[in-house]
Amino acid sequence: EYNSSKQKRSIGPPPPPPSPTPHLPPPPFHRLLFSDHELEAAIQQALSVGHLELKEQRVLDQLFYRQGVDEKREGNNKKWTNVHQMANFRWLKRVSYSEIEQALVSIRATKELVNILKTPLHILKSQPNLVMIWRKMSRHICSPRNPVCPPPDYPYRTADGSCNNPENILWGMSNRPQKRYVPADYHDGVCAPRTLDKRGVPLPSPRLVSNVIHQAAVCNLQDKRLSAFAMQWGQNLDHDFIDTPTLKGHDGADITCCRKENSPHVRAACFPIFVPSGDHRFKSPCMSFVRSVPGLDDLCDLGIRDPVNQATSFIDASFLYGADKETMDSLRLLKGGLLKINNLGYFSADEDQEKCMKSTPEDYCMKSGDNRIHILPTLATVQVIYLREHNRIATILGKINPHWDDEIIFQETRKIVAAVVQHVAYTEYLPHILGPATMTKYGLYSTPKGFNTVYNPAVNPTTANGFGAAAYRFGHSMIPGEVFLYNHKLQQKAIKIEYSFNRPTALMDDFGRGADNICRWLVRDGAAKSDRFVEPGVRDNLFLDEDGESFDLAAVNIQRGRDHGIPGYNAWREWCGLPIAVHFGSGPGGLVDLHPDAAMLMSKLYRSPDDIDLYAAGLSERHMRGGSVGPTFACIIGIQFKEWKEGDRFWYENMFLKTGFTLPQLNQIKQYSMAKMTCRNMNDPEVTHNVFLQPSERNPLVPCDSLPDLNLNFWRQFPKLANPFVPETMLFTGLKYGKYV
Ligand code: HEM
Ligand SMILES: [Ca+2]
Repeated sequence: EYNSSKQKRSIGPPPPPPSPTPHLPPPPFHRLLFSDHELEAAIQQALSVGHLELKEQRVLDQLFYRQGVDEKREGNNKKWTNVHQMANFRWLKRVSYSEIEQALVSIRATKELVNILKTPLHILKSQPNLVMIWRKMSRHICSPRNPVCPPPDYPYRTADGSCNNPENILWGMSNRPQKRYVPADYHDGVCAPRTLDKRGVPLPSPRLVSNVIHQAAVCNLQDKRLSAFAMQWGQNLDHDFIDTPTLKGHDGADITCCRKENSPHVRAACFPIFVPSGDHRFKSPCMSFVRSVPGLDDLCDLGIRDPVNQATSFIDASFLYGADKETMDSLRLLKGGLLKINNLGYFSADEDQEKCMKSTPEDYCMKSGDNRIHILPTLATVQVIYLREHNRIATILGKINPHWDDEIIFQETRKIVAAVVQHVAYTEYLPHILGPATMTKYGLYSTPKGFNTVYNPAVNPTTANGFGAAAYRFGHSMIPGEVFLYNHKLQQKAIKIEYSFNRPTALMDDFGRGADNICRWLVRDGAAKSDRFVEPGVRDNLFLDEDGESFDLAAVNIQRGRDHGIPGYNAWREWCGLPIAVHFGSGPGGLVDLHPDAAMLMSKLYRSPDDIDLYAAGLSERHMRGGSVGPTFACIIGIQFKEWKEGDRFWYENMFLKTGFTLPQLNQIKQYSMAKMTCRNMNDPEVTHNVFLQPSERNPLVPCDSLPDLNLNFWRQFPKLANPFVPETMLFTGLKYGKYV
């Protein structure tokens, strides 16, 4: 039973400091261990190491680029190696460069300082003179982002999520470090990946863990309840709240710690992800993208590495609109509140036509709010539904409010679309992932009608590291081995998943009706079962290239956890208030929530349950009733979704006069569904009530017309606001005319 006071602290405001006890001597860590003079010398040396590292890094990045480590060039043609495909998926945006470079110097210098003074970081941080001197001496690398906020009653979200919380304007903003639920567990306490277990013995290779735990013995089963739509929508949702960049051989990229840790040799820059495994060929080990880009929560402080998140943490449809103003503007038509769209009803072309693999002359690379749109044509299909929905709503709003300009129509439409994403996530999707008990425990259900003001300004909605690097990756086990196209006669065509990564060509199928055809499949077929097994299509053949090279997604997840300093399984169990395991058995004191066969396999890989990688153990747990994950992931996912709900001033159910909806508007959103939105925008007259569940007697295919619509007449704004006979319009006055700049 989750009930730990630790947890409560991490959600609510910090507890008051204990009152001072004047009669006792000060605790030992308050003793000043070093003189100011000693510290100045040490910090100077540490900072110069940090700067040197940055300089080397820049040279190295160019070298990587020229050597084609990330991006293999043959003549002028880019070769789509598996490595390049990965780098493409984990693209680093220019926006965050300067902060990343500052963080890089600080983190490297922190590490050096720990070495020079031979004192652990937490002791150093308790030295008041050290902190002061550090701040003074590192001022030149310490210019944290300082967004300019719109006036307090500005009715819409900012593009980058800044200023959502007026007291903490960086909370949830894009291009900021991920937060941590459980303190980092790095090899060196500062930044190097976890490589040794608690007894100092090397951890099993992630590929080995994947082979033993995540490889299906016979074949991967289909889920009994969840549809392929649930899998695909689930991935799209994660692209709303997390986007962790990795390295791609250009400025600002970092492999600082791992390079120093292992070898000065460029090609051996990182630790191996994969080992020869008997069942499969040796896979590309060690490339520069291996590490996530580092950030620092407080750039002016000594710090531990925290990976950056390029998305806005809030569920605000940033996968469609982008997570910074520049991207958002580039996606807009700047007329009638519309997004750019082409005559197939698809996203318009990206200026960079090298972001996807083209197979026919019709194929082109699209530009959407999120850079990862091409990973699968099925993901692009979900995004296309939202694109068409935006323009559908904007067109209607423009008609019923002819006095609105482009900006108002765009922002009002964006507000509706984001609210619908929130509503669908918490009422149609999440209950089937977490199960009813967890939904209730964390207060995640929306009310069926009316306001439900849950905003709590003390809650930090920033996306957390262990959630993104492990828990929410549960969906990787739901990925099927093939994607299908169903034409309007429901004739099927299958494509193996390893032949559709980064190729938009399926969208061009059937004269550009590929997305509609994919959508018919998403609604009608099942996801792979959410369990510890991962399809060979992504476990052996992720980003399969023409040389036969590929990745193992399960192994990448495990290595990513170590790269991010995610502590082992027991640390998370403790944080969740769940019993920890002291042995590998299934009885009391053992791995009680794991399937017994998985617990047995763990004992062959790890020496202590403390060391088990969170991803591997979380995926191996027995599910919560009615859910698709076990108690540990349910806890992490449940708490994260609670924080996105309570920590978002723009949460759609809040009764806030200036930023919220009117009551009738809100009730329209609450009766709308993913099903109605899908059939409104795709060429399919039939759809299931809940598209995340497979068609069944309880969830039959029904005519689109039979589902409740979103009646936009409630957005009609009467020019005479003081009309006493239309009280709703009194609420609907948050709108500011003209563009906010
Ligand atoms: C549709 C097929 C999918 C493919 C091919 C895919 C592939 C990937 C890849 C290559 C990564 C980056 C791994 C790394 O370097 O750390 C990733 C990250 C991730 N995936 Fe998936 N994924 C898919 C579906 C899903 C689903 C269904 C979910 C959840 C429901 C999910 C959740 C995540 C999360 C949370 C991350 C971390 C993202 C970040 O930190 O930026 N993925 N996925
Ligand atoms: Ca977002």
